Amino acid sequence: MNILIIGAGNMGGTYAKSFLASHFATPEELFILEKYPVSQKQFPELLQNNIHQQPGDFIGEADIVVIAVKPQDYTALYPAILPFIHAEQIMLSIMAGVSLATLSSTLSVPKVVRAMPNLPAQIGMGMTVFSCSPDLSRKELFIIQNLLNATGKSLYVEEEKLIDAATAVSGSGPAYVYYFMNAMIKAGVELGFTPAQAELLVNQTFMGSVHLQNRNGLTCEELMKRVASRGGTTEAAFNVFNGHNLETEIMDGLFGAFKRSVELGR
Ligand SMILES: NC(=O)C1=CN([C@@H]2O[C@H](COP(=O)(O)OP(=O)(O)OC[C@H]3O[C@@H](n4cnc5c(N)ncnc54)[C@H](OP(=O)(O)O)[C@@H]3O)[C@@H](O)[C@H]2O)C=CC1
Ligand SMILES: O=C(O)[C@@H]1CCC=N1
Repeated sequence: MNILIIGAGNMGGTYAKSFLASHFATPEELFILEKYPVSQKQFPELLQNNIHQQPGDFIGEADIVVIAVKPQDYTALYPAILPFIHAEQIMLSIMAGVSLATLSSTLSVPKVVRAMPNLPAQIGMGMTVFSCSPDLSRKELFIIQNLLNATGKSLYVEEEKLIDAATAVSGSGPAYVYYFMNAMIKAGVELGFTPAQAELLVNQTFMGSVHLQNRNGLTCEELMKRVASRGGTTEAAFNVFNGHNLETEIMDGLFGAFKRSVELGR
């Protein structure tokens, strides 16, 4: 099965490496279309002859075309690839916002999939939410899910609106986690640790907390209560957070991301 990845940046590059590492595609079956010159050093696993900088007949030979360019770049991309696309191909887009209807109409194909992965896909720990047009067969849907699972876990949703919601929650999510971690590291440094020490404390705290929550089945609220003793230090921190309505602010941030995903689709 031939797979073409258009855009070999953060996510497209990750997909290329994951598909090869999981043996979903052999180097002969994997093709790249990327604007900037991709060196053999960046992708030693790829065949140099399968890396293209300009659209061409190789596009039509792919069974699955993964579109991994920025949503803003899609307007210039689709007219350039359209002459090589045919109706039997499956288009798998990971672009934020771009709807199934837009993909299908701009590329004149019935089989379209819209997926929202996230950055931990780079280490096989990604979370991808996906939806597709009704024209994919059950078998094709399984193939797509297996492909996505090469980068972590996946969740199929019937309702396309949930892809915008997933963009706000899990797609952008890793950046919120790093934002919170970064603030904790900065506070740790102000309280006297070196940056390396503060990073160790925060990394291990995140890692331990997530693993514990995964294992013991308690909700986040229950776990928060287990840490916060009455009249203690955690409660003092929560009092400050609540005074600033931090929870509402975080939720508003996610609603902003959701709104932007819907906007990008227009
Ligand atoms: N980063 C993330 O965490 C996530 C990203 N996404 C989605 O994935 C997509 C890609 O994001 P990301 O990988 O971060 O972006 P990158 O900018 O890292 O990668 C996109 C690549 O596509 C190239 N490109 C642009 N136009 C064309 C074209 N016409 N033909 C071939 N290649 C082209 C770009 O080249 P150049 O730089 O020269 O323009 C760039 O190398 C986006 O649509 C984003 O919404 C989804 C989930 C998570
Ligand atoms: O910020 C963005 O638009 C993309 C989509 C989700 C993560 N990164």
